[in-house]
Amino acid sequence: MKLQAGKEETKLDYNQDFAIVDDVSNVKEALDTMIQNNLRLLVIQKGGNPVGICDSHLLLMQTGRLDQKIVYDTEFITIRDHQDFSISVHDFSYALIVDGKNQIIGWTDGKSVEIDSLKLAYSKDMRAMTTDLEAIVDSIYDEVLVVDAQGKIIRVSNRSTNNLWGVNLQTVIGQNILDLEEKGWFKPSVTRKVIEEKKKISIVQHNRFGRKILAVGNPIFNRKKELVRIVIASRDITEETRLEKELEEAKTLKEQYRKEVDILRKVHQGNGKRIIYQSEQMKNLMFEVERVAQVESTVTIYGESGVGKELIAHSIHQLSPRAEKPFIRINCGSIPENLLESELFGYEKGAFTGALGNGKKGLFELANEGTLFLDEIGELPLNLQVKLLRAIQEREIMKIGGTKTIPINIRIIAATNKNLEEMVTAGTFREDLFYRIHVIPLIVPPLRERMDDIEHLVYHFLEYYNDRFSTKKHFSEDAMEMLNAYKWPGNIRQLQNVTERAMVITSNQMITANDLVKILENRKKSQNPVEVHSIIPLQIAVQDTEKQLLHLALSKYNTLTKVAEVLEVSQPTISRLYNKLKNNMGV
Ligand SMILES: Nc1ncnc2c1ncn2[C@@H]1O[C@H](COP(=O)(O)OP(=O)(O)OP(=O)(O)O)[C@@H](O)[C@H]1O
Repeated sequence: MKLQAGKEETKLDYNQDFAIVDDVSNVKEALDTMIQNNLRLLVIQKGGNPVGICDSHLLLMQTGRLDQKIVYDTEFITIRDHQDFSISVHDFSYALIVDGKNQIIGWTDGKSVEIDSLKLAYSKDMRAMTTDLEAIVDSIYDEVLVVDAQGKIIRVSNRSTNNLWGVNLQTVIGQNILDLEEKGWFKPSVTRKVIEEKKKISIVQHNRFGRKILAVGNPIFNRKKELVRIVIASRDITEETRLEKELEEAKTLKEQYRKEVDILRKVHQGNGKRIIYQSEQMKNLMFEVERVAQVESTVTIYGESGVGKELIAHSIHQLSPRAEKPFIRINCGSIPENLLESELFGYEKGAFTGALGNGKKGLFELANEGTLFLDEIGELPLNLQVKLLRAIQEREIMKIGGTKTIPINIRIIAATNKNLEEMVTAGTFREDLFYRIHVIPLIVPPLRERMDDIEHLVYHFLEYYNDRFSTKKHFSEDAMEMLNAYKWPGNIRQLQNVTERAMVITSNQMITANDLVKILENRKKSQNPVEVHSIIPLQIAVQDTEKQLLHLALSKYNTLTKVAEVLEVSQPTISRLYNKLKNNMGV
């Protein structure tokens, strides 16, 4: 904006408190110009000619709207110095007086407002605005401080009484904020950083009461770009941080639950048998299961008998992209050795005496594009371990009696309750097969190491058998305590059997600890019925006991499944035993 001072030499009695400007953008700029220069009139010119007038009267009416654009609607005439004129006659608000060179040298009117009234109105307005601004600042920040370039506190906001620092802030005016940092009132100092870096800084401070404070330091520079002030706005964010953390935790929890529900849903839909778990160990295992399901790598599941290895293997299949394809389980321990090869690989017609007319597909071929579950892999005879390894490695098989190879695309999951590494050392398991299948080992912990699961499993089996037997039985509190305290050597299979037996033998709706004692005691007795009266080789003692047990169980029950159940071993184990005894000694 170009400002020209009024000419002083004139013969007429007219006002000289005016300025000629090219333009002013808003009311505030016009006001500032007039107040700072003590003017009552701004003459706006374009191309050297006056085009509008802004007077103190016009501005006085607009002090409440400082950012508004000025509309110069005041009427004026231009008259030459010495010319005889009368404003009222011409009915104009202003007359601008020009000299012989057409330069404006003064003005006159009948109604102009004194500049002092304008100043007064303006300062009142500014006071109101300051109050508003303070209110705004107070509601956004808990505390606003202004310090000088050395950190001396010059000003504090109104509301800052004794909040963030625990003192009345009015009492710290004049102190150096850096000293207060040294005293440990808060840490770190945003002022120090702004002084060092000369730019706006936001940091999170901790005050001496352990609160978290967001402090924003804004540097103010003078025209020479020197730092003159720092405005520090602070807000207590302890609560927000806590809420944010809680929200974050809730989100993580939600995500975890979503995954668990996902797993459960898929697993449940798959085989109708739900995997029940609550313990951290099982949660971690199930996350692992979900992860490995997505890759093709061979998994070997380790764990004691009855811990749920097969259930886990099935879940991996259900969660994998092969879910729609077959899941074929081979009990490496239950198929007689001489049949295992034909079971695994199949045979062509007429391959051997007794072979089916059209030949037979092996389990490998049946599992094509799906998953092959090699249960009890530790029971696989050494000679078949070689053939299995070849099939896995070469991804093709040849049927017995066949001449051409058949490509197979299967995912292998193995399971065992044996320590395969020890078997490798003992020479009963091939090292090369071990490394081929031990790519991703999963360990299912025994039930005694995840006691948190017991109650959930008990309720699950109760519900299952109540449904099956159309009963409404439940365990008393002391029975539940007993189940929780028991060590479950037979793991979940045993827990399931005990629950079933308790429900069958108890006539009352409530199953008590006494009822359970009978079942668990029975188990103890039946586990120790062997009395040894002379020293005999251990192997013979074991074989004899196995033989007697099997005889007894087979005389009472018709199926190997039932025999396995009452002897509390897996079905593969009992089949293997049966075959061994049948071949060697004739059961
Ligand atoms: N987490 C579980 N939730 C519900 N049922 C389970 C769970 N784990 C195991 N079971 C049940 O316990 C029984 C034994 O499980 P599974 O056959 O999978 O164990 P395993 O480790 O493969 O045993 P084995 O080594 O003797 O073959 C099954 O009836 C199975 O459904």
